Formats: sequence, C-alpha cells, structure tokens
Amino acid sequence: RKMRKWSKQYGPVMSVRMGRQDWVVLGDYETIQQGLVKHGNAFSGRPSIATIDQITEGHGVLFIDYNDHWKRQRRFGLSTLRGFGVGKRSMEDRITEEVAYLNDAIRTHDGKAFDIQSILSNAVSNNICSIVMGRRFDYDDERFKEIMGRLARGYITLLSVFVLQILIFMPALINFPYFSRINGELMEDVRVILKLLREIVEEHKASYEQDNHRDFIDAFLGEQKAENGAKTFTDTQLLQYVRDLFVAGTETTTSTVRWSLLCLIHNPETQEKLRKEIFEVLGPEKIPAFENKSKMPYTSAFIQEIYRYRTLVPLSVTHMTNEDAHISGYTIPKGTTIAPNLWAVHNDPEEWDEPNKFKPERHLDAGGNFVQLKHVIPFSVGPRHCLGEQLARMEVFIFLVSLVQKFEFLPDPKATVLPDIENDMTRIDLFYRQQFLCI
Ligand code: HEM
Repeated sequence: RKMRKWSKQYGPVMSVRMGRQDWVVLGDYETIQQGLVKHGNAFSGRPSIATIDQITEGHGVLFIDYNDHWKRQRRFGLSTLRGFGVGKRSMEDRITEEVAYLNDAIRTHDGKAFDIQSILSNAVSNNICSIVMGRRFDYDDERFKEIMGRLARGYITLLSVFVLQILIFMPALINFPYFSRINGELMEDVRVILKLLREIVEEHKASYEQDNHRDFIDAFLGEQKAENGAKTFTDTQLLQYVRDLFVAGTETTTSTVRWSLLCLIHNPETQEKLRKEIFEVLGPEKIPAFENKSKMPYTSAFIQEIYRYRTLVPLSVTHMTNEDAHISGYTIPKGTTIAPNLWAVHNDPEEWDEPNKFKPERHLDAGGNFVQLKHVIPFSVGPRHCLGEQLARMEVFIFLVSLVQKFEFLPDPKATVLPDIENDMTRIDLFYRQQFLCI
C-alpha cells in the first residue's frame, strides 16, 4: 500500500531502498506489462538471496535465474503439470477425488466452530502429491504430517517468517545467535523434507517403467534417462523442484480459498447468490467440473474479485534485470531487483471504483455475463508468470463450488465480532490471513 502511495508521488518506475539493497518497483499495469512482457528477456532473472540459496542449493524452478537451465525446467514443468505423458488421470480427476475427502474432514467437526486452515492445506497439498507422486495421503499419515508440518513452519509460522524476512534484507544478522538458531531450525526442516522426498523418489526409481509414467517424478526420471549423464535433470534438481511446487502451490491456493470463505461469512447475501447459481447448474449432489465455470458467471465474478481484492502475492516474487534494461525513459542496470506491484494494479482507483470494497458485480456486464478484465493479474505476467496457474484456477473453482454446494459458512457464534477481513499477517511475500473460526 505504501509503495503505491509513493508510486503516485514518484511515478510508476520507482527506486526504493530495502535494507542494504535498491529495488525498482513497477507500480502500475502499463509498466508491469512493458517490463515483464514486452522486455521479458531483460526482466526475468531472479536475485540471489543468501538464505534462499542456502535452502535451494541453486536448484528448483522458483528462485533460479533466467537461463537455459531454467527454460528447460520450466518447459518440462508446464507440459508435465498439464498432464502430457503422465498416466491416464487428468489433473481435474485428481482434484475432484480430493474434494470428497475434504468434505468428509469438514463434516467431522459436526457444525462446531473450527479453523479450516489445516484441512484445506492438506487437501491442496494432496493435489500436488497426486500430480507429483501419483498418490494422495490420509490427512493423519505420519509421513504426510511430517512434510506438511515442516513446510508450514517455514512458510506460515509467524516467527520463522519474520526471521526469514529480516535475514533476506540483512543477511549479516545470521551471525547473531538468535537468528542463527531460527535459521538452523528452518534448515533442519528443509533437510528432513528433502530426506522424505528422497525416499519417495527412491521408491519411484525401484518401480519405474519407461512406458508408463505415473506422475511428475516418473516424467522427470524419464528425462534424466534420456539426458544420459548430462547435468540438467539431476536428483538434487528433482527434489528441489518438488519442494518448490509444494512451497509455491500450497499456501497460495489455501489462502485464496480461506479468503473466499471469509468473504462469504462477511457477505451472507453473496453466499446465497453463489449457492443459488451452483444449485441451478449442478443441483445439490453433482460433483463440480471446471467446464461448468462457463455457465456460472456470478461464481466466476466472485473468484475474480477474490483474486483482485485479496492479492495473494502483492509484490509478486522479485525479479532481477539480467541485462541493462530500458523502461519508460529509465535505464535500469543489470542485476537490479525488480518488484512488480500487483497489489497496486488491483487497487488502482483510476481503474477500479472503490477498490477497497469487495464487489463481485464489477466483473459482470449489464446482461449478467462474466467479463474477464485485463487488470486482474494475480499470477503475474510474462515468461515467469505462475507455473501452476492452470492448476490453481481449477483447484480454487472446484474446491469453492463444492464447499458452497455442501455447506453453509457462518461466523463462530461465540465470537462477538466478525473475523477481521482487512488486515493480514504482516509480511512482504504473501497476503496471508491469520487463524479464524467458522461453523
Ligand atoms: C491462487 C494460487 C496462486 C497464486 C496467486 C500464485 C501466484 C504466483 C505469482 C505471483 C508468482 C510469481 C510470478 C513472477 O515471478 O512474475 C508465482 C510463481 C510460481 N508459482 Fe504460483 N501461484 C498460485 C498457485 C500455484 C500453484 C498451485 C503452483 C504449483 C503447484 C504454483 C507454482 C509456481 C511456481 C513454480 C512459480 C515460479 C515460476 C518461475 O519462476 O518460473 N503456484 N505464482
């Protein structure tokens, strides 16, 4: 928010001192398009961050720099996530299978107030497990609980996130005992996660069949064999790639659905409208399919408004110029950290009437048809835009429709005020809602 305010004063291409670094913030839709899309080749690097490099060992896809290695890995990831050459089950089949487990887990609360966070993030992670490892886990499976618990600590536990953020801007603090202890705990989590993933990869290697790729890991092993000793599809790369998919794909989708439920609690009439449309198209029992979306303009508008109103990754993932770059009359030197302010695009008062209000109707035309407005870019744009966008869109639609079809979401009757919808857990990377209860 502050950056958007400064952008209004200093212009949409603005340099900001962050710790000991100078970042350039792209502060509106036009400059983000110009930088990330038109000059995509110059703006698609990733800055090297000591704490992150320590975790990723320079592998994976999310934080690696823009080069031929990233391009091959990205191509592989896109085609494999779309299901090319991976078993017979589509991504959608895997999501709809999970929905039934999600609904059952909610029913165990028997109408009593509870926080949906852990059930939902288990369900979302299971979609990734299914695509990556070819199987889902029961929510109380020990190996699954261990991976989820340790991932959550690094990603959503307030103290760890806080310390990680400080270390990103002031890496020298790692030498102080307090920071080094928390960092040590995070590194231990990473070590255990990688060990568990390594076991799963070894199981895959033992049962691998060239002509029957069951999942992402098999597809990767296929590339590894085809590469015949070259250094792109290595074991470390596979483990870090899978870790990245969990990190990038779990909390983002989970939080989007949680913000949606919070909006429903705050806006009961919206919840009713959604349910009415869902019942008209699916009735009370039919399992939602992504193709139903075209017949559900209000639901589509609701989801689009959630993407806009609660911008999940407000400053995207930081980019870096990989050559001297030119934009809006400025020259930005090679190696500069770039922050695309997606939040500013979604809250630009010149584009949106009352941007701080939640209004699904703004995405409908006079005839009630859904209108896809180009200024909604939650997944960012350009060569580095979200790798899991298609999966995320499908998950959010199918999970939300199924939840509203089967349940009514109400505030905790014991609470005297509604859970806060304005403020998040203050952090720079993710617009994350803290715990709230509902029935
Ligand atoms: C609502 C859910 C999600 C949102 C809002 C979201 C948003 C984003 C954003 C803003 C970026 C940064 C793009 C850039 O650097 O310009 C990103 C990158 C990425 N996302 Fe997502 N994401 C979501 C779900 C997912 C899922 C489900 C997966 C995969 C399982 C995923 C995997 C990734 C990966 C691997 C990258 C890095 C791409 C690269 O560096 O080439 N995301 N996402």
